[in-house]
Amino acid sequence: MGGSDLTLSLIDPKLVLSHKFPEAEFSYDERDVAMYALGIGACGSDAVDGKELKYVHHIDGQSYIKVLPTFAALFPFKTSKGTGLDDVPGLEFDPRFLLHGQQYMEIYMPLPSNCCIENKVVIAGLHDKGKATIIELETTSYIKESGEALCMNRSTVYLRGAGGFSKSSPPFSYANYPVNQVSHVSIPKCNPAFVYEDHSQPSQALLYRLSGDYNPLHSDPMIAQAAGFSRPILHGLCTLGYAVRAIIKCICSGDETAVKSIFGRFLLHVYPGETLVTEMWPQGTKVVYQTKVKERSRAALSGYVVLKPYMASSL
Ligand SMILES: CCCCCCC[C@@H](O)CC(=O)SCCNC(=O)CCNC(=O)[C@H](O)C(C)(C)COP(=O)(O)OP(=O)(O)OC[C@H]1O[C@@H](n2cnc3c(N)ncnc32)[C@H](O)[C@@H]1OP(=O)(O)O
Repeated sequence: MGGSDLTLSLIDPKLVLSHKFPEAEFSYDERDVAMYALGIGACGSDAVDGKELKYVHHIDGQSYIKVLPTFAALFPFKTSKGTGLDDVPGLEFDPRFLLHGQQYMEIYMPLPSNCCIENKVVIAGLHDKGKATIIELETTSYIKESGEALCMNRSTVYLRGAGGFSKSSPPFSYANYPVNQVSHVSIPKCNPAFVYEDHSQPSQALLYRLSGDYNPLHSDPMIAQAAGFSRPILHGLCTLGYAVRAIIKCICSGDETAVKSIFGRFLLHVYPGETLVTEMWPQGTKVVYQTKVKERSRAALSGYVVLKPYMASSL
């Protein structure tokens, strides 16, 4: 962030944690599903074998297109215009310095290709890290018609330069979710069982943003520079989409409904146009993975995906 003009932040933990988000309702259809799939690179490298056409096109007489599990990561963005954090009293920060830190998702049933959804959002965590504040939002999404829970997203947002609000020692830290849900991932020392290389396009972030995350960090060169990057960066959830697509292709034989839960920590920004190499280590029904930026030989994302038990025999 050297030399950047950071606006002062002001965080009142009591006010932030007492905030109640209004319930939000939205609908999506097959156009949204297909647009998302293209946004995370589906039908790019494999345009020739056509294995991902099912995410954008009715194939084999199917009356609906298939939905990638990470499509559910868009749902929290439907609660309000952006991340929803702008509306939280007691949370004043410079939005240019916001980065996506982690994402955890649970998928309770195959995602329909069109649906009306109701979101319930709570603040699941708030942590003073000194140089940064971390805030965690948990969004549970229900099918409006039946009331069934469809998926849950926990989004960890890293607010650079907004820490140091604690008046206590140790610094303020609050979390209200089971500790086993999100954890540190250690990457095995052995060679990965699978490696999948994919290319993001220079226009990838401009395409991905049409799915609903219009943060100018991904499209406006001036904002990106003010945030400390040489040019606009890729959405973290776009990189996560590439990683989970790689796992579905290499390990799930293309069965996108095999995914039960997903965790990823964003370690490094990705520039649109860079090559993403996902390395995978199956461990029972869990697949540990990391996605590297080939051009810079550095890991940008690491995490795990838990698959449904029927996948265990093929791992
Ligand atoms: C509702 C929807 C909400 C979602 C909104 C998303 C909107 C999007 O438009 C925004 C984006 O997509 S941004 C693009 C994707 N994200 C990135 O590129 C970030 C990449 N990561 C980084 O730059 C650094 O890891 C960085 C900067 C994150 C951290 O690096 P450092 O400052 O060097 O941190 P470090 O000193 O190592 O650690 C400090 C404390 O923070 C914890 N931590 C570190 N990385 C974290 C991460 N990625 N996620 C969560 N926590 C993280 C560390 O554990 C440490 O805490 P402690 O001292 O207690 O161990």
